[in-house]
Amino acid sequence: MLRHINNNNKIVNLYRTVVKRNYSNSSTTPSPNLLKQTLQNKIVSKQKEMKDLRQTHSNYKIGDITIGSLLGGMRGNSLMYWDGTTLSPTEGIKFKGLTIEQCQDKLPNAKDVFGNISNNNNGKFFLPESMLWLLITGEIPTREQTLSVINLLNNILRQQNGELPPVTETIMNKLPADMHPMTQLSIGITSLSSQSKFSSLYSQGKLGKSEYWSSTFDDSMKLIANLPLLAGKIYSRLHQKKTGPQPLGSINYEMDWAYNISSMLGMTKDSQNIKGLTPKQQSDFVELMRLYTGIHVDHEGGNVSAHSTHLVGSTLADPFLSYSSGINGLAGPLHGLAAQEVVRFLFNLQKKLEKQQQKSNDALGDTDAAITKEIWRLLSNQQVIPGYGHAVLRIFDPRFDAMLNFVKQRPKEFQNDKHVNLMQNLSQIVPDILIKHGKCKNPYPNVDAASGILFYHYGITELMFFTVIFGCSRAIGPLTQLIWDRILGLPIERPKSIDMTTLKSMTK
Ligand SMILES: CC(=O)SCCNC(=O)CCNC(=O)[C@H](O)C(C)(C)COP(=O)(O)OP(=O)(O)OC[C@H]1O[C@@H](n2cnc3c(N)ncnc32)[C@H](O)[C@@H]1OP(=O)(O)O
Ligand SMILES: O=C([O-])CC(=O)C(=O)O
Repeated sequence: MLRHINNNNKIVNLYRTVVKRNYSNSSTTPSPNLLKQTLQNKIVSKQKEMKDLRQTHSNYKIGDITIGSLLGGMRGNSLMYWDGTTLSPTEGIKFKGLTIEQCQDKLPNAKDVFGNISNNNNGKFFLPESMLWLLITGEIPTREQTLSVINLLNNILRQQNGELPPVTETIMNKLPADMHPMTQLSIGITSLSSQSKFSSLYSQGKLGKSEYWSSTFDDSMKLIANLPLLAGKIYSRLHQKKTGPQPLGSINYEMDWAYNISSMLGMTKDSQNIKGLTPKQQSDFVELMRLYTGIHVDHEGGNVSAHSTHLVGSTLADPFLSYSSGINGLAGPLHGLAAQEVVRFLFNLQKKLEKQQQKSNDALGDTDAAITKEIWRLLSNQQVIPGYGHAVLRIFDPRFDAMLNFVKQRPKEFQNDKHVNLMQNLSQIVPDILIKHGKCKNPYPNVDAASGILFYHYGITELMFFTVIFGCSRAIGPLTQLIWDRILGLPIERPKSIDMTTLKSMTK
């Protein structure tokens, strides 16, 4: 064990040397203020665009609202302003007009930023920091600009000595260790509100409307920077009986945000490596984290986590209070919690299949027929098949494809994982059944169908934790939009509601 740790330390030191060398290759260390300055330069022209739209085209009709849409969760009604991403039913998510593949092609990844730090072909997925730059500025960042975002987030943590603010640390330590991780995350983010620059300045009467954005920006970056610590704190509490109260890892100021999430979960070479991953698996886990947290950042504005953040933010609640509302929405099983439900479902199904095979004494059995039977049983019990269907998408979720490609690129790693194999098998069987069932508008797998079981493969076996990782990623889109909401002076959101009597009288 000790030798293992010593070897790991050697690798870490080597890694740090390489990273340092790559940093020092750039002529200057990119300023952590670059993102805010670049944003500031865009404000006037964007405000003018918004003013022109409001003044000239306010009466332009976008669509009709029917009783069906009102009673059907407003599906299909374009009712929100959202700038970072758009969701096409047939093409999937686009980030400032770019598909996931185009983002992988154009946005700086770990290799671009740090150089060739591993010999196992990893570092290929864009960094969430590049995505943050893209969503805020609308421009594809350079390597230096991406590094400046890494510096920005790490500087915030440096000022906190790599620890959660004391109030948050105290509150988190007092929560029951078995409280659902999403509840803990929501409380943790809410507690960070005591650090809010926006609400402090506002309550002192120091903020004019044109100044809202600046402290909203600072708070949002503080929130995003603290997420690796919060996720790590919550995860460490699930293990404290074995590992004690100390953190599972530490913030590495030379590395990126997704790397630090992985470290704080104890999954990297400069952490406790609590699941005993090999160096290749550690590197793959970080790669998975970069992929996952890169593609989950946003899904246009209408999804529940983004919409809740936007709605609460429209009251001028600070970014911490606004995003903790988004987290509460993400914690529902029809939204982000489906990741947890999918894995539970896969385990139950796998157990049933194995039992059946034992009974029939048939090594292969007719697995597809057994799966089909079980799916029909669930549907006839009026249960939803977790990980399938979508409110907007009408294709295989491209994010699901991206996760599946991760598996396909590592055939040796995954070939004996029966649950990962079952997940892939299901994606071929379930759509036809859902089409025959005839109820759901989208019979294809969504992103939650694949994500949890991949984390499970690398040792994140605590099902309830998956959505916390989703919550880290999702902060980036809605908070970016919140900053722009404040720049553009969007008002408090307050739709009109209609009662049954009025609806009935309208139809007469
Ligand atoms: C990151 C994410 O949030 S992705 C989504 C994660 N959620 C899941 O995977 C949970 C399973 N899926 C679902 O419950 C749904 O497909 C949702 C919530 C994602 C979308 O809901 P909707 O937009 O209302 O879907 P849709 O219009 O197709 O629903 C029509 C009917 O089909 C049913 N249906 C939809 N998906 C499924 C499914 N996977 N299994 C069984 N029935 C389904 C709905 O419950 C609804 O039934 P009802 O008429 O009795 O109320
Ligand atoms: O778009 C939605 O409604 C749900 C979803 O996939 C997401 O938020 O990522």
